[in-house]
Amino acid sequence: MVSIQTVENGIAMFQINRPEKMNAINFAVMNELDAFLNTIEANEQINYVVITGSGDRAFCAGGDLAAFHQIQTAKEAYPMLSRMAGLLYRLASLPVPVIALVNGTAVGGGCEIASACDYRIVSAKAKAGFIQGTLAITTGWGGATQLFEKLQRPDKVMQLLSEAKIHTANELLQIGWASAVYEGDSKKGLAKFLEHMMTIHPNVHKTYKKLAIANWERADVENRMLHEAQECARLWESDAHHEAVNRFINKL
Ligand SMILES: CC[C@@H](C(=O)O)C(=O)SCCNC(=O)CCNC(=O)[C@H](O)C(C)(C)COP(=O)(O)OP(=O)(O)OC[C@H]1O[C@@H](n2cnc3c(N)ncnc32)[C@H](O)[C@@H]1OP(=O)(O)O
Repeated sequence: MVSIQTVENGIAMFQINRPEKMNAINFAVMNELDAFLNTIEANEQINYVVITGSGDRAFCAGGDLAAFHQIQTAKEAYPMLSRMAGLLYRLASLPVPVIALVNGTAVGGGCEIASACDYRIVSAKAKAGFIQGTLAITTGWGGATQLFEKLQRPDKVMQLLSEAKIHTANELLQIGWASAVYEGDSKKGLAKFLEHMMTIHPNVHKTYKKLAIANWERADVENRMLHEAQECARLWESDAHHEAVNRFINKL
C-alpha cells in the first residue's frame, strides 16, 4: 500500500505513504486515492476529510518524475493528467470540509492537491510552490483552475504560477493560500484548527459545502480543470520539458 487510510471520530484521513520519494504521486497512489474517494462518497458518517503526507519532510513532491518519465507525447500525457484532475475535482467536491494537512514540502502537483482542498493547514517549517514552470510545463491536474476559483487576487495567482518559486509558510499565509500555519506536531496542528469547527453541527458544514459545490458547477470548474490538463499535455511533449525531467532524474 502506498497510502495509509484511517477513519477516527468522523475524520477520514488519506496519508500518502512514500516518504522516501517525498510522497510523489505514482499510478498506485492514484488508484488508492480513487478507491478512497469511492468509500468516502458512499459514507454519510464522515464529517471531515484530511489529506496529508507520511514522515516529517514532505506533504507531496508532485508527480513521480521517474514513473512519468515514460510518458512522452501529449496524447500519452493527457490520460494521466486528466485522470488526476478528475480525482482532484472529486476530492474538492466531497460533501464535507476537505483539509490539506501540509506537513512538509509541497511542490508541483503536491500544491495542486492541496489547492483542491477547502483548507490548507501548513507547518511553519514547510515550503511550497507551483514549480511546474521550472519543468517547462504548467499545472496539469487542475490546480490553476482551483486557485483562480478560490483565491481573491488573480494577479497574485498569476504570479504564484508564473514565477514557479518556492515560498515559506508565512508567505503562503499572506498570499491567502495557507488557511493557517501551525508549529510543531501535525496532529496537534490539525486538532487546533478543528477545535472550534467541531463545535458547529456537521450539517452546517455540509450545507455550506453544498453551496460551494453549486458555485463550482455553475463556474464549470470540472471542464476547466480538464482543459488545463489538455494545455499541460501540449507542453509535456516539448524537448524543454523532457530535458528538465532528465536533469532531475539524472541529478545533472
Ligand atoms: C507530473 C505532474 C505535474 C503537475 O501536473 O503538477 C507535477 O507535479 S510537476 C512537478 C514534479 N515535481 C518536481 O519537480 C519536484 C521534484 N523534487 C524536487 O525538486 C526535490 O526533491 C524537492 C521536493 C525540492 C526536495 O528536495 P530535497 O529535500 O533535496 O530531497 P531530494 O531531492 O533528495 O528527494 C528525496 C528523494 O525523493 C525523490 N523525489 C523527490 N521528488 C520526486 C518526484 N517528484 N518524483 C520522483 N522522485 C522524487 C528524489 O529523487 C530522492 O530520491 P533518491 O535520489 O532515490 O534518494
